[in-house]
Amino acid sequence: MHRITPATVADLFDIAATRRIEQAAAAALPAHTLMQRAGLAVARLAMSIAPHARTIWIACGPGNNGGDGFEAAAQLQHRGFMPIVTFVGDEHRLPPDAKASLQRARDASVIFAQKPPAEYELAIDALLGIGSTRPPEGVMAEWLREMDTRGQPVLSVDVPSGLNADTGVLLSGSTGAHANTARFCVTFLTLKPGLFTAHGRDAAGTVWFDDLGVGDTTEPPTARLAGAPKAQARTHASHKGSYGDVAVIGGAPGMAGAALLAGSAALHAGAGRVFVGLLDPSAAPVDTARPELMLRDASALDLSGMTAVCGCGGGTDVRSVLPRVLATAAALVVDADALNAIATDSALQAQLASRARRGRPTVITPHPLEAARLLGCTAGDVQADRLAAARQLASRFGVVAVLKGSGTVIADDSGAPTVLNLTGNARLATAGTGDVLAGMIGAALAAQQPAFEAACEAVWRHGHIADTWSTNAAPLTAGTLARQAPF
Ligand SMILES: NC(=O)C1=CN([C@@H]2O[C@H](COP(=O)(O)OP(=O)(O)OC[C@H]3O[C@@H](n4cnc5c(N)ncnc54)[C@H](O)[C@@H]3O)[C@@H](O)[C@H]2O)[C@@H](O)CC1
Ligand SMILES: [K+]
Repeated sequence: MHRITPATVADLFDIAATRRIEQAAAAALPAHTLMQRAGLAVARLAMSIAPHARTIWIACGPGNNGGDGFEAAAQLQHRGFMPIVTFVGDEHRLPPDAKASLQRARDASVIFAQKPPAEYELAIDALLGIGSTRPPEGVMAEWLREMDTRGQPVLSVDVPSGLNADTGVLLSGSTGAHANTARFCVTFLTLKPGLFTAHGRDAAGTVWFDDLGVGDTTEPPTARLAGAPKAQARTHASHKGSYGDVAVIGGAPGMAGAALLAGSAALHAGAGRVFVGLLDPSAAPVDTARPELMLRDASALDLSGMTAVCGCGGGTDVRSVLPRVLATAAALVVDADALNAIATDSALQAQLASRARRGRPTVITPHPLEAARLLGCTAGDVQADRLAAARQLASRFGVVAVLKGSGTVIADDSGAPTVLNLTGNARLATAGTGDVLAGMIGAALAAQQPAFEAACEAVWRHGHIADTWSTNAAPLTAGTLARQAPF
């Protein structure tokens, strides 16, 4: 069993693949082995989360997820803890593995109760796993709410109940996370994408993985965790030309700050030279706080040898420069208002898609609403399946798509597994952090990194700054974030 961190490199498998892996493994082992291993893993993790617990509440559901819970109860009882099981379901309709584990719990003299205990030190959620098909209701929903609000740690078995393990959507519609509740999840056989995007990260909390001794699989992964980028060593003989030119195009009247933030991020992330082509003709000719940024009129920049970062603070003015940017930029990051302009203009969409055919790398960085506009659907539709939405964007426009939000998704149209990023936190939910990310991706592209790798690395580093920002330090504003951009 090991803990998943932002540095973890691992393949992710959807529910269908997980079922196939489970069937193959179960067929090769004596009956009930997998569930006994799963229950033991739950018990071990429970003991390490709450070593001094007296009472452990285990809520068990009607399928094999409940079976894992019964099995854990038996194991905890044998080790001197006091598990109290509440069960919702029909004992006579339990699947065979779960039925056997229920019997083992009874044989171990585990206490079964109608209601959750008045006092407990840890709750184990074994209500629903990957077989969850509809929103939890009635007593099940009540118990989940109780776990959420009682303030004691919650350990989810396999997946948090009600979470769609493919998409990270919580069927109950709640966020599944109460600020004061510590959450853990031990997941079996495979890591599932839904644990790491949409509501998944909040609902699961700290994720542990146990392959139940099954080992590697030949199943193709659904997606992957890319882990920490390797440090990029700069040779002594390098010069500013070695790291390329970035041109930020944006900053319509009143919004110069967004373009300057992207420029500052590109600069700190290692771009050789950074030009900022402002769309505001009356903007000052120099940014005295960052004199390294070369301010220009957007229309005066020759982008043919540059990486353009287009859209930050672009307002509606950015539309008029987009045809030239899309046609001429050697590499391109399309962000914010540029995405909105493209979403409403089929000619710009065709131009965007034509860049791949001309071998010009392009990264787009939408948040869910911008993605929805590009796909002609709602933000709710995008959030309902973030991986699918990112893949659709990538294939429709021939780009690398970075779908922002909790568990940022990075997809391209090469057929390679989509990446889910595990860095970043709510500190990034402030104005301007998206401009910083666009600038960081621009710097990586300008340094000749392949677009997919550039996007994955910049997204990882951007989130990592927020993750490692000391709680005692000054608030992490976008300006500070840009200055921290590492290279
Ligand atoms: N069979 C095995 O060998 C193993 C099974 N494992 C566990 O088994 C789980 C999958 O088991 P199942 O396929 O039985 O699926 P679940 O235990 O997730 O639940 C399926 C059952 O819940 C019902 N259900 C779905 N949504 C509901 C809702 N909202 N309210 C009430 N009932 C609802 C379904 O009708 C079905 O009866 C995994 O997540 C994992 O925890 C692990 O122990 C690994 C080994
Ligand atoms: K569960």
